[in-house]
Amino acid sequence: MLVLVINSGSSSLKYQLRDLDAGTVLTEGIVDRIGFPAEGGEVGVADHEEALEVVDAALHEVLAGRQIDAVGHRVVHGGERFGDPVLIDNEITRAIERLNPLAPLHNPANVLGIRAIAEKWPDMPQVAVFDTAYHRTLPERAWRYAVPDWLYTRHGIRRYGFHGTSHQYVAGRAAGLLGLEPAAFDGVVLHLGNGASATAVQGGRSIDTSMGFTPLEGLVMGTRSGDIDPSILVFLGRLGMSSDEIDDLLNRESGLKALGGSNDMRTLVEAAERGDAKARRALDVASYRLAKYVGAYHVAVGGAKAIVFTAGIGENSSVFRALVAEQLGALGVVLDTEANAVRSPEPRVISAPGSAIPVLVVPTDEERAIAEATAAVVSSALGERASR
Ligand SMILES: Nc1ncnc2c1ncn2[C@@H]1O[C@H](COP(=O)(O)OP(=O)(O)O)[C@@H](O)[C@H]1O
Ligand SMILES: CC(=O)OP(=O)(O)O
Ligand SMILES: [Mg+2]
Repeated sequence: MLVLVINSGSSSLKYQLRDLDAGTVLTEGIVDRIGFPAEGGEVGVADHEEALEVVDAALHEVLAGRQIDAVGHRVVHGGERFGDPVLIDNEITRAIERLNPLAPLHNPANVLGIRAIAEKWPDMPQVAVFDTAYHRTLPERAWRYAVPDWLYTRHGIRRYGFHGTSHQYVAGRAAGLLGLEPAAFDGVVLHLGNGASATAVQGGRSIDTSMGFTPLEGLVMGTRSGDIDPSILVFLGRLGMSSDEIDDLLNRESGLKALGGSNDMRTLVEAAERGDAKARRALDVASYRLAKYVGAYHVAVGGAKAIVFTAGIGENSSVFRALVAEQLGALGVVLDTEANAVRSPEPRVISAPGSAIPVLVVPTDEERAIAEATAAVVSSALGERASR
């Protein structure tokens, strides 16, 4: 089965074409700066439908006459309704759209991607795979906020958690690396990309996670503040800032970008190595926050058997990993400096043999997980149709 995986962001569309029978990636790419002026000043790619034209042209060559069987979408917020991957129809698209306010950087773009495909290929089966799904096993003590009940019953205000497809995939691979069944894995998984979250995994299931009602809570991220005192929002509101302005401030103008002047970890590390005080401060605040979460989740899972780094920063930044690990000395964590410096696409152990908790780097592969889930949903839908 040929599956096209789409991860659409507000200004970018990442795609990957996979042949699931052959187990190969036929092609992948990203169309970015959607809606932004191109070099000459005029708009390059105006919207998600135009972006899809670019993707279609790129796919044309590798397809060589073969047909795409299904499209799988990463959808960030599934709310209370969605857990398992679902076959998309108009009603489902509208239900996802109603969740837009809960993931303002992500869901609106996911919906644009789904509609663009439906417009271009009306008969194409499309499947939504939700970032929130893996966290549906959170116990109430972890998902409930200490606020009056009507916030939950009327507005669905609770912890949902995100990056679930990645956390689940990485936890499974980490278990394999330790010689354990996925269901025997207790550990802390750190997904550190543009968005970043930590998950406490016990018995292979998510039991706590740092993102909350929206992907804003928790760690210091590229442009997001993570945890702050909620009174700051009230204070800013009283100063006269609108809710849209506050939303923009905390989601797009905060995090590493606010602290260190860049949301790119490479830029920050280079600047810090040159002695730039702001960049150092950014790394300090972000690594300290992360180390505190690791300590908390070590307790939550009843003793982690591994601490696992993944995604852009987790997989690639040995400097950031070392900053975090240094602060975990109280847990008996010791990195192997040489192993930490190795660059490799393979899952690996980076702690010293004497480390009380093994530290791993496991590259994530959200696209693979989404493609497999998509194929499973489409095959079972076709099976049901055939047996009717
Ligand atoms: N070689 C590298 N060294 C350090 N950081 C890196 C490297 N490559 C990517 N990153 C960082 O990874 C982050 C983006 O992670 P990624 O998982 O691609 O994000 P997303 O999928 O959420 O857009 C950025 O902060 C970027 O600077
Ligand atoms: C949910 C989320 O934060 O996703 P991303 O890291 O792709 O922004
Ligand atoms: Mg990502």
